[in-house]
Order: sequence, then structure tokens, then C-alpha cells
Amino acid sequence: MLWSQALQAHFGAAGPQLLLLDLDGTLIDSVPDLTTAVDAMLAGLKRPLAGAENVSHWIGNGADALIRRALCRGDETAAQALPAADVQPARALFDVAYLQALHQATGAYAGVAEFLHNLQQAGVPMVLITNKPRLFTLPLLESLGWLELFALVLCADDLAEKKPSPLPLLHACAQQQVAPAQALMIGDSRNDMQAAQAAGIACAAVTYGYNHGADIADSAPDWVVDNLLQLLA
Ligand SMILES: O=C(O)COP(=O)(O)O
Ligand SMILES: [Mg+2]
Repeated sequence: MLWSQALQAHFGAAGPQLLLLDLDGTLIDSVPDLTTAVDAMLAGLKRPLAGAENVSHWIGNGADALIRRALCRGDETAAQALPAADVQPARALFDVAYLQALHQATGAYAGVAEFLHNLQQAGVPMVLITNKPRLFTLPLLESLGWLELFALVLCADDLAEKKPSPLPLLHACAQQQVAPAQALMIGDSRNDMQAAQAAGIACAAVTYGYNHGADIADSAPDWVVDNLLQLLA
């Protein structure tokens, strides 16, 4: 038996037929390299540096949202109101710095490699759904040796909407010809949980990722684990 009893109780003995996986904070700890890039950007703009703890709270809604929050020191209202003309030069600095830092300190969390290997062996299709732009996602996947793992990779800029919209999740189900009720989303943030719930997809949350400083249990995931291997038998 591949899946944990809890998942079998929900999906039946065969388990989920499609896995939708978040990247940052679920499969990889990317905050160290993201912090390097955010702080390089802020230094270039002669602003005070952010540090890893702030970055871990600001990540989750894509690169532009991260930059907006960094420019406004986490003030969400100010961040959203920031004119695009203020974001663009900062984004250019961030892009250069993050492409350089990308996989310097970034690695997979405990259990992830074994979990992905087991699912690949079992032939369960996996789709990566990340709010990270494609520009960074593909080289990162390549450096991790994960490019071949996924039947499909959906990044922040691939569709009209990103998480917390259910759109990328529903797109993945349609493309893989699996009903949402037979799919499982795994993520670390409320964006993943909200997207899954809006799509009618069961969701498992990991406790070790980034969730804007909040407890992921507040987002009512169907299961909470602190290692992906807990989802397996
Ligand atoms: O880039 C982000 O903001 C978050 O990316 P994720 O969706 O893979 O967690
Ligand atoms: Mg995430």
C-alpha cells in the first residue's frame, strides 16, 4: 500500500490519482536564496535590508508581491497601492540577483526526495503548481534534477490567474483528465489551501513552510503533516 490510512479513507485504497504540488516552502526551502536577492535589491535601492524572517512572511503570492511587501516593509495596504512604476526597477534588480542566487542555498526538505521518488515509481502523475515565475522555476527544477518528474509545470505567469485562484489546479486536472475529487493538493500556504478548496480538491498542508506567519491549520486543510512521508503508508 502506497498511501497512508487517512488518505485511503478519503480516496479509497488506490489513493489520489493526481498530485498537485506547491514548490516554495513545500518541496524546497528557498528563503535563504530569496533573502539574498531581496536584500541585494534593497541594498541597490539604498533601503534597509529585510532579512530571512521577513522574507519568509512575505513570500507566497509571487515575485511582484514579495517585492512590493519588501519595499513597504510588510505593510500590505501600502504594498498593494504601490505604483507599478515603483515596482519595475526593483523587480529588475531582484531578477538579476535571484537568478544568481537561485540554488546557492536552496535544497529539498527532509522526506521530499524519497516522497517524490516513491510516487514516480508508483506512476502517480505529479503537477507542480507554483506562484514562482517560470524564469526562476525551470532552472531551479533543473538544478534539483526534477525537470522530468512532473507531467506539467504551471508557474505564476503561465495562466490568467495564480493561486489562491483555483484556475491552475483545475487546469491541471483537465489536462491530466482527472476529476478534482480524485486529486490531492499539497502546499504550505493559505494560497494553496484556498485554491484547492475553491476547486473542490482535497488538500494536505505541511507545517514547516511559509504561511505569512500564520498557522496553516487556520486554513482548514484536510490533513496536516510535518514530513511528506507521513502521507504514505
Ligand atoms: O513564489 C512564491 O511567492 C511562492 O511560490 P509557491 O507557490 O511555490 O509557494
Ligand atoms: Mg509555497
